[in-house]
Amino acid sequence: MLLVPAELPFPVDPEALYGRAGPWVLEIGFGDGRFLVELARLHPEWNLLGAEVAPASVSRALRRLKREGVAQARLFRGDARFLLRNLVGPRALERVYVNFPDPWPKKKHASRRLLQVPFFRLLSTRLAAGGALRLTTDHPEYFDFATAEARASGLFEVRPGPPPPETLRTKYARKWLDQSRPIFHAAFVKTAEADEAFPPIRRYPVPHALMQGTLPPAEAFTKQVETAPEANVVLLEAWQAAGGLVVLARVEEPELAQEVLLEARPSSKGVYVGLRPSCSPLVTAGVKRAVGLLVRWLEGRGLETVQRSY
Ligand SMILES: C[S@@+](CC[C@H](N)C(=O)[O-])C[C@H]1O[C@@H](n2cnc3c(N)ncnc32)[C@H](O)[C@@H]1O
Repeated sequence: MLLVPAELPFPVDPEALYGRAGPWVLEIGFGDGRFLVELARLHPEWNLLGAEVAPASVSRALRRLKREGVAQARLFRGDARFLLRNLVGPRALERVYVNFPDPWPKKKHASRRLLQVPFFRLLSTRLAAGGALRLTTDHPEYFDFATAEARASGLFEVRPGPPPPETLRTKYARKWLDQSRPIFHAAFVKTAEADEAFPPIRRYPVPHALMQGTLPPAEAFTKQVETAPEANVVLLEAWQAAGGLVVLARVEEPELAQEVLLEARPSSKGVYVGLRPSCSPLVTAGVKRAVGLLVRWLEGRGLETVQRSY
């Protein structure tokens, strides 16, 4: 039910993922998952995909789908742009729903809005010919903004219309309808495709290093930070385990944030530094940097690097 990007190839083969063929339909920001249940009832032949950044909502939606016996949905915890770029293949989706997206009404936050030209460019490469994004919102200013951005991309035709009844039964729809707010809807129909392919993030072999010397105690550890445009890496905390150190790292890359467990432990050849086996992140440039940062911290504590593969 929950997709783990590190375990999936790019692009994902939807037939293999669902065990059947069918129109592939994505909901971005599914919240409590109510709308996915509606779609499953209305269109049992659709293969449903959901993206949601809020972990608590993902857990709630997973419980709801199970309770309602919906077996045709796969969920992704994270940014929809990452999902589109790294798991969904070219022209694979028939339709995308965005119901009541966060409007980011303050001017200084407008850059956080999802429906902007770069998003429409990426989306155009993942939607099938004639495929469409359907937006429903209570926010007139965001509605105008999104339609202007879609038109500015030159890749979508905007067809305003009444919201489909099923989009008026989400948690937020009910909230806004209770307050008698007007609701806006449009289909953004793909008419052309961006001239770049939007390849997925590069993946690397598992990074590790071999060091010599004596590991410091966990109490000697202090937070380590490395910032760069490609990735921000923070080694947050360390603790003693299995004769060595385990370190919790947070790795933030564009559209992707991962919590990664690293380890430094004695082995027959010296001190092994790398990923904890129980942790299977997507091995990105940022994850390699996290291992490198730990190695440098250990070098600063007197250990010597004898071999490095990252
Ligand atoms: C206002 S809520 C609407 C929830 C639901 N669609 C509804 O109508 O009840 C917006 C949701 O979008 C999610 N979200 C915001 N940006 C996102 C992104 N880039 N990718 C996936 N989900 C996102 C938020 O976490 C939030 O749950």
